[in-house]
Amino acid sequence: RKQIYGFPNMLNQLKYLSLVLKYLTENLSIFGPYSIDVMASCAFSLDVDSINNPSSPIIDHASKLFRFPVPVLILQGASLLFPFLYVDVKQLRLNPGDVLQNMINSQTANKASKGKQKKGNDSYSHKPNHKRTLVHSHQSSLCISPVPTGLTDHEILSQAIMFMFAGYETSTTTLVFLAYNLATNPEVMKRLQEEIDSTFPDKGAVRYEALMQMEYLDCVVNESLRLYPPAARLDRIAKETVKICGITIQKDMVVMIPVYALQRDPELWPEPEEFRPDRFSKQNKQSIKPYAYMPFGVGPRNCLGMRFAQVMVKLALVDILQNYSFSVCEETEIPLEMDYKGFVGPLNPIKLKLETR
Ligand code: HEM
Repeated sequence: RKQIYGFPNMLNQLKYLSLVLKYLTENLSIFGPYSIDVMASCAFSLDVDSINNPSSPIIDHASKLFRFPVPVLILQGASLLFPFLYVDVKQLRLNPGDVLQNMINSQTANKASKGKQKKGNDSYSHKPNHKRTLVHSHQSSLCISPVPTGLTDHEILSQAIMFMFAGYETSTTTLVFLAYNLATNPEVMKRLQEEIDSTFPDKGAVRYEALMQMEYLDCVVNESLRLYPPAARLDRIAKETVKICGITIQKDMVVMIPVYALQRDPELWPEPEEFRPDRFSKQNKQSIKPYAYMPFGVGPRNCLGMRFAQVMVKLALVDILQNYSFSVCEETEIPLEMDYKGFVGPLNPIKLKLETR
C-alpha cells in the first residue's frame, strides 16, 4: 500500500490511469455521495454529509486524492507502447497529505462556523467522542505507537487512503447497477421488498444481524455483482513457471483473469444476460463452479473490504426499498451502453424513477 504513492510498476500505473480517467468522467450523483460519506466517516472519521452538502469543499479535496498531473498520466500510459517514455514517478511527490490537510482545515473551519450558528448541533464536524482519527494523527505527526502494529503514520494514512480509493467507486457502481437491475426486473424488486417488510416490519430500523441473514437480499446483490462486477478483470504475477492445461506460464508473467467475461460465460451461467437472483439460492449456489464468480477476487489478496462493502450496500438498498420503489422511465437506457475503461460502469448516467411506496 505504500506503493500507492510511488507507482512501483507499470501495471499499477495503468490501473491508476484508467481509474483516474473513469473517476473524472463519471457522473456519480446519487449513490456517490453516500459512498463518500461512508468511506470518509469510516476511514477518516470525517462527518461529511455530502448528500446534504453537495458543494462541500471536502468532496473537492477528496476527489483530488485521486488526481495526478495529466502529463504524468499520459507518459505512463504511453510508456507501455514506447518504453523510452517511461518516467520513474517514484521520485515524484504525489502528496495526499496536503489534500488531507485541506480536508481537515475545511472541516475545522466548518465546525467553527457551524458552532457559532448553532451550538450543540454538530451535524458537520468530527464526532466529538471519537477516538483520535487517522487523519488527525497524521496531521500532528504523532506516532500512533500505543497501538502495537509497528505501522508508521505514513503507512496508516496510506491504508486509510487505500480504503477510500478502493471502496468509494466500487460500492457506488454496485449500488447504481442494483438500482438499475431492480427497476428493470420489478418482480425481483417486489419479492425483495416482501423480504424486507417481513424482516423489518412497519419500516422498522435496520439491524445488522437480521440484515446479514436476509437470503433473497444476498441473492440479489450477488446476481447484480455477477452481471456488473466493478473490477472487470484481476491480475496476478506468476511466482514461478507452471504448466496449466498445456499452457506454460513463465515466472514473473502477468496473468489477467477476465472476471466480467467469466461471469457472463454461457457455459458457466445459463442465459447469462438475464438477471436471476435465484442462481445464488441455497440449493443452486452449490453448483456454481469455483472461480466462475469472483466479484471480490480470490485468494490471500482478495478484497479486504468485502464484508464492509456488503453491509454498506445492503444497508443502503434496504433503507431505500423500505420507502421507495425503482422503476424505469422514458430516459432509462435499455440495454445499457457500457463504459469499459477502468471500473465497469455505465457510459451514460443511469436515469430511473423513484416512487414512494
Ligand atoms: C462492492 C464493492 C467492492 C468490490 C466489488 C470490490 C472488489 C475488489 C476486487 C475485485 C479487488 C481485487 C481482489 C483480487 O485481486 O483478488 C479488491 C481489492 C481491494 N479492496 Fe475491494 N471491493 C469493494 C469494496 C471495497 C471497500 C468498501 C473497501 C475498503 C473498505 C475495499 C478495499 C479493498 C482493498 C484494500 C483491496 C486490496 C487488497 C489487497 O491487495 O490485498 N474494497 N476489491
